[in-house]
Amino acid sequence: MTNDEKTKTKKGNLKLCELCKSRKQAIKRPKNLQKICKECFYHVFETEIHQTIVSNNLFFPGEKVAIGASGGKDSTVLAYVLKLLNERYNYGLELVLLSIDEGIVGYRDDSLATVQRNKIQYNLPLEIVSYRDLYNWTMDEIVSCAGIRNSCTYCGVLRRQALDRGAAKLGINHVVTGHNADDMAETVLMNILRGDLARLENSTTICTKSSGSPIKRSKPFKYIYQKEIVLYAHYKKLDYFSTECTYAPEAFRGTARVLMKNLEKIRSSCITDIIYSGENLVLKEKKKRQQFKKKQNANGSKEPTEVEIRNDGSISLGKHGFKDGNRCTRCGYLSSNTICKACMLLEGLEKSKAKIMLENDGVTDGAAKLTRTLESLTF
Ligand SMILES: Nc1ncnc2c1ncn2[C@@H]1O[C@H](COP(=O)(O)OP(=O)(O)OP(=O)(O)O)[C@@H](O)[C@H]1O
Repeated sequence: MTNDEKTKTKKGNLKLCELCKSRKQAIKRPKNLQKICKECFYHVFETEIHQTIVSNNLFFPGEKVAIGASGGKDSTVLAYVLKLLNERYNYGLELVLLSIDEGIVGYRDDSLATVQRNKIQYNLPLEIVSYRDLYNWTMDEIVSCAGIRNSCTYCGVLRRQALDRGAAKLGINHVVTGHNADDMAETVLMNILRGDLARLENSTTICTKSSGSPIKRSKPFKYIYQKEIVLYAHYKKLDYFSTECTYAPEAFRGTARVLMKNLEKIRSSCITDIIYSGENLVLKEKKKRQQFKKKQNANGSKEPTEVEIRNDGSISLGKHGFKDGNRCTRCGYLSSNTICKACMLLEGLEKSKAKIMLENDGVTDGAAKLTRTLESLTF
């Protein structure tokens, strides 16, 4: 008897779950195309996350963990599942929701309203930290000054630090985020396509730490497909915010995403396969040194480049030779660089704002002039 025949009832029409062989099929798993019932889907989904947590020793009993909560599907499912697993398997974690308000009107204000509801639904404490309070800039102001082109870079750098600072404020050393397998595979692809070997080697690490920061960051959804997160949230009727950010995703990441989605259509396992390839890739020492030298030479100096705009328009922030435990000379926050990345970007913004104001005293020439100004002066 074939597998298909085995999963049919006596009536011959109703197909049964390929796992429990007793309940009705409801879902075709995007990860392996298995046809299973809802209950088995919940079970495999939650168990895979639990196994990732256990096999990577992500937590220790009594640990305080902040969940980076944006109100979107990934972090909402993360909050729900972590709370569930914490109770089911007795992890002994103290969970807190930590949200960053980037100041994007019509987007983040609405998604934060969702997090406020999640706080009540999941009975978890919530801390909100804003760019306005930390940096005296909102993302809306940054985009109106620097343009939309590099908005993801600004936002990413500032958010990383904001999450660190929010966690530090709560006396927490560990932040978990809802980055999933698709995000990770995209990052691997992007780094391959850019030839960015230094980043490629670390792009599949489940636990990371910003240089200089005591805060650990981990991704329990490293092996979880985005489509399965959406299915889980849908069937569990979780309350999440589903609108995309007002500012378009980084152009190159968008291209890698499309490429990966097309590959996934042909071969569903390709997301896991790309991560597997990334995990097992080992760079030769020689290559690492060559990358470092290439940057130095391009800069014409012995110091590595601080801020570099790549050909595809994205920004790369280099190092300045400081060690862990040092502090940024501008904001005083822990940083392995003389000036932390957030301050580097903010300094560029302040300069452009000042220059724009000066130029606007004369003839105003609209958005094109703003963009030109920024591009000429920033870095
Ligand atoms: N404003 C924020 N506050 C707190 N955490 C955030 C915020 N934005 C993003 N994160 C964290 O970073 C993860 C990845 O964020 P990204 O911007 O890629 O959004 P996403 O993939 O749409 O995730 P989500 O569906 O959770 O919004 C999120 O799952 C969340 O854990």
